Amino acid sequence: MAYLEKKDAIILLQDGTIFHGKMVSTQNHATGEICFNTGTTGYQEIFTDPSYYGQIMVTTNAHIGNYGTTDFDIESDSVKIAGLVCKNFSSDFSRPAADKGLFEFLEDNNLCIISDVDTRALVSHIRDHGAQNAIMSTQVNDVDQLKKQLNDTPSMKGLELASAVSTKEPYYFGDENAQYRIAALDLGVKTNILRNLASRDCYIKVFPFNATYEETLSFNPDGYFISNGPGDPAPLVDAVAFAKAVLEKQHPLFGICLGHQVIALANGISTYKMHTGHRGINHPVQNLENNKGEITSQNHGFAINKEEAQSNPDVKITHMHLNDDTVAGIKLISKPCFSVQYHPEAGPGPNDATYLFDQFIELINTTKQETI
Ligand SMILES: NC(=O)CC[C@H](N)C(=O)O
Repeated sequence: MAYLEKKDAIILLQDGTIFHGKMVSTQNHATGEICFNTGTTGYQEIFTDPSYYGQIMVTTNAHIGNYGTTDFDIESDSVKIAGLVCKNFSSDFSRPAADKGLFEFLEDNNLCIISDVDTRALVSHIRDHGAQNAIMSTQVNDVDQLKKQLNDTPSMKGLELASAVSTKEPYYFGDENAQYRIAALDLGVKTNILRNLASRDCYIKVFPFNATYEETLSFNPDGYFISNGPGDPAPLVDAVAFAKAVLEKQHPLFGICLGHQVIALANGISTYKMHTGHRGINHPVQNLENNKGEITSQNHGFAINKEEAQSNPDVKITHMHLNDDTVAGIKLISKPCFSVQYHPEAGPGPNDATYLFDQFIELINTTKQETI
C-alpha cells in the first residue's frame, strides 16, 4: 500500500507544545487524551483494547509493525485507540504466524498514524506535565484552527465512555455445558478476560454496560464479573448500582480495572485522575496477602483513593503498586468480592497474576458450599 508518501504532520498538545512527524495514514486528523504505553511487544492487543477508547497512544518501543498482525491478537472487534504516534512505523513484517501488515490492519480501521516523532521527548513531556488532550493533523500551518478544535475536545475527567464500547445486546462466550455460569458486565471487556474465564470451565453471559442485576437472574449465575473499560469511572451510576445489588445478595464478584474502580465506588471509596497513569507490561505490584511480587500488565489513568480504602472497615487492601504506592487490589471482608486495578489476563503482558482467575473460581466454590 502507498503509505510511503508521508506528509508533514504535527501533534499539538493542550499546553501548546508541538511535536513534529510524518502522517502515515489516509485518516489525517484525530483528537483525544494523549498517553503512552511502555510495552515492548503487544501493539495489536493495545490498539484493540476498549479501555483505550478516546486516547491517542504514543508507543515508547522504537519499532511498531515489524511483527505484523493476526486475528488471535485482537482484544475486541476493532481498533479502539483514537490515534497512534510512534517513532518507526513498519508495514513489512517477518513473523510466520502473522497474516496481515499493521498498516493494512490500521487502515481498515481508519486510524490516524503519525511516525518519525521524537517519542522520547514526547513521553518525557507527558510524564513531566501530565496526561492532557492533543490533536494530530497535517494542518501544520493552521495551528490556531487546531487549537480551537482541541478546546472543543472533552476532558477525560468526568467522561463516560463505557456506553460507546459496550455490547448493545447480551451474548454468550464459552461452552454452555461448562461447570460455572458467570454474568459479566461489559464496560469494554477484553477478549482475553473471557478466554481466561472460559478456560476455567466458565460459561459467560456478557451484559451491556447498563444492565440491571434483575436482568441477569434468568441466567442463574454462579458468579459475577465487572470488566475493564474506558473513561472516568465516576459517571458509571448504573454499573455502581449493579455492583451494589450483587454485593447485597452476597454473590461472588470479581472486578478488573474499571470494574475494580466501580466496586470501590459501590463501597463509598472515591476515584481520582492520576498524573499520567500506568500503561505498560512490567509494572511491579506487591501482593500483601503472601508478600510476593508480581510483574503486571497495566492500563489505567484513574485510581481509587488509598486513604478512603484504608479507613473503610469492610475493605482490605490486598495489592499495592510498588512504583508509586497506589492501590492495586482490594477485597471485601463481609462479602465474597475482590478486584484488581491491573490486568491479570495480560494480553499483552506477563502471566504472573493469572492466579486471580483461579481465586475467583475458588471464591465461587466456597460461597456455594457455605450456602448449601
Ligand atoms: N483498563 C481499564 O479498565 C481502565 C479503567 C479507566 N478507564 C482508567 O483509565 O483508569
